[in-house]
Amino acid sequence: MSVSPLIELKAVDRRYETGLQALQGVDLRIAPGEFVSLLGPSGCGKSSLLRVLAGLDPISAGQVLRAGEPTRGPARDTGFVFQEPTLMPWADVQSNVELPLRLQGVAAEPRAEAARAALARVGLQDFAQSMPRELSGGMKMRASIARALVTRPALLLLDEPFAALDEIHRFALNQALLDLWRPEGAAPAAFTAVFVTHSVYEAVFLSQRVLVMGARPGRIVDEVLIDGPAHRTAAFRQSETFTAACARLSESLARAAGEPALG
Ligand SMILES: Nc1ncnc2c1ncn2[C@@H]1O[C@H](COP(=O)(O)OP(=O)(O)OP(=O)(O)O)[C@@H](O)[C@H]1O
Repeated sequence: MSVSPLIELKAVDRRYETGLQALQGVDLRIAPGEFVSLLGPSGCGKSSLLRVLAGLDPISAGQVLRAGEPTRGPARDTGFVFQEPTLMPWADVQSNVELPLRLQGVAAEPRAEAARAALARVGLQDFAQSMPRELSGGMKMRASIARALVTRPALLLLDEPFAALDEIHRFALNQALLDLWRPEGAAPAAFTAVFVTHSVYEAVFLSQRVLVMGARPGRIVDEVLIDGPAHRTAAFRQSETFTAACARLSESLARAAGEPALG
């Protein structure tokens, strides 16, 4: 990687208070504007790694550098999207999306303006006054992404955000996320993305680079570059590049999970 990384991990260990070692010797460099996925079997430490990248959890050894500087505490300029949309049920969509700006002390008018723009970016401009219970699962997730992006963070961390959605909605949200990251495939990207998933297909569709993690203790065991087009659409799923990358990663994932490869 020739450009300086936005975020870099050097020999990072993460041991929980229970004594369980969730991460061991993780080295990772992510360039500004990259889209990277973390793929691995259940319990291998993907969420733990994401929390370390967010500065939400302390590390037991090694270094976390953000733009070359050691991080201390929750990283500023970082958005987080969880598997559950975690919207406040008593507040409408607009207020939910405004929340990060309210916490930053942004005045009412620019806050409302930014939330409206974020909702438009995820296609929810007509649902600002709706309550979360009135939205489908996919729409709730769009609102959750709008809330994470409303502060225009440099880094967006996503922890299995679409795992609970059916395939049609998952594909639609995959496309929406790519269109937010790089509209029409144009560079530079609006943000750097680190995306946790169990799905080989989702990882390949979205990412420029997929890191495979192995368990006990969690570490990176493989890295695959995905040589897809700059602007990815449904057609990419039919391509040889896509199929070959999926086959390569399925094998790697099976190895990481200690299972024989399928087919
Ligand atoms: N707060 C915690 N305290 C103690 N152990 C934890 C804690 N959070 C996670 N762990 C343990 O750390 C290991 C890694 O968990 P983590 O959630 O990071 O894995 P994961 O790959 O994201 O799993 P999944 O795919 O099932 O979400 C697991 O053994 C888990 O039980």
